[in-house]
Amino acid sequence: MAGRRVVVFPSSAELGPVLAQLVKSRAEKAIISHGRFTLGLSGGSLVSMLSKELPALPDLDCSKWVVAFCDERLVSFDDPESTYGLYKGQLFSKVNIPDSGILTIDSSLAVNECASLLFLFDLLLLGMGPDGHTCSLFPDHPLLEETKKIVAPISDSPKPPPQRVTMTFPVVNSAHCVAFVSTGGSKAPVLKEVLEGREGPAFPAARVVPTNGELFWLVDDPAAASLTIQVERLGSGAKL
Ligand SMILES: O=C(O)[C@H](O)[C@@H](O)[C@H](O)[C@H](O)COP(=O)(O)O
Repeated sequence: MAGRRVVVFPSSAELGPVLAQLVKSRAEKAIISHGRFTLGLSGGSLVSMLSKELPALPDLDCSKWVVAFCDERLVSFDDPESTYGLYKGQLFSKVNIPDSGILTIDSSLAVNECASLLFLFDLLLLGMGPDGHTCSLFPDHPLLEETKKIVAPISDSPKPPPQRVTMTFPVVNSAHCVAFVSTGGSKAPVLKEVLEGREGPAFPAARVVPTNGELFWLVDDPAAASLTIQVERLGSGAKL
């Protein structure tokens, strides 16, 4: 791993603009290096944060972006549970990502058929649930041990809806850069165990250790409240 940075902000109001800058700077770097920017998105609070902050950036050019989803629920795109549907309504309508650059599942297929091939990502934006899951990789689930599939179906998600597709650890841990965004006091106990270790099996989020890439944990003060490790403290004007 290229080093883990745990960065604490007073609140998500300061975290959001720094996350948007991280996305922009990694996009510029990727486009200079290989002509396109491959971005993996997650749902949860990231949807509203990115939809507010990315369109507010001056001179954001998304014409060479390729966007996919770190996990997706198998529901129709107009269902409020669809991660793609949320981003479409709130973000994709405001930035110039070409339609051909947005990779979605085909929600009319059966869950075993709609996990498609993805690739090496420049940046994955991940959330973490209070149970320590990330993507749709849940504690104690057999998918945690998946090594052959890049994207896998899941039909028994403990969090509804039950049918989803998810990136697996091999693709997550091959990314150039992974950034978790975790805010709010409900995340404090699990964040401590993920970052500082626990007795018993590591939580899925703790198993995200990019082999050759960067790892960021971008959290706010309430989420960081129980941490005893050294952290960086930044405000809204910071660059990562
Ligand atoms: O598919 C899901 O069930 C959610 O997308 C979920 O994985 C979410 O990303 C995390 O629970 C973090 O949620 P917050 O971003 O709201 O903290």
